[in-house]
Amino acid sequence: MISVAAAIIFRENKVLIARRAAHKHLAGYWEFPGGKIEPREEPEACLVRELAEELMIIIQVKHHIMDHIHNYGNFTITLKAYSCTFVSGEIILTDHDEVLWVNVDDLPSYHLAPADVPIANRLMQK
Ligand SMILES: Nc1nc2c([nH]c(=O)n2[C@@H]2O[C@H](COP(=O)(O)OP(=O)(O)OP(=O)(O)O)[C@@H](O)[C@H]2O)c(=O)[nH]1
Repeated sequence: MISVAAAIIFRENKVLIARRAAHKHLAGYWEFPGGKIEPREEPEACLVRELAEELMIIIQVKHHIMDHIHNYGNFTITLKAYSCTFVSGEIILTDHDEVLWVNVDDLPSYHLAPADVPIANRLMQK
């Protein structure tokens, strides 16, 4: 079981999604930025670290939204979603090949990583 933290970053009524680059697992799928939680790392600290590494931005983690367990066949992840706010920085892609700020209600139009779909659905219910 792999624990992965995902940042739902809100800015002006939109959320940030990022497209996984060609060489990665689930290449071409859109996801909420984040990554694997390191041993003894808190999910909140993981998100601040990953967003600085992957997109070169500073975020503030606000609260936990939900966990979702997803089985990809050869491995299973627990995806831990947190509500975050954008603090500062200009996005520079170091890991993804595209990012977009989208309305929550438009999330179903994007080819989301399967583990993210229940999270998108929860966001749309709010
Ligand atoms: N970051 C992120 N990963 C997700 C999401 N949904 C989802 O299924 N995943 C999966 O969770 C795993 C996280 O791996 P990652 O590649 O983003 O993490 P990382 O940067 O820490 O790892 P790496 O150094 O091995 O590339 C991948 O298998 C990815 O496909 C999501 O919304 N955000």
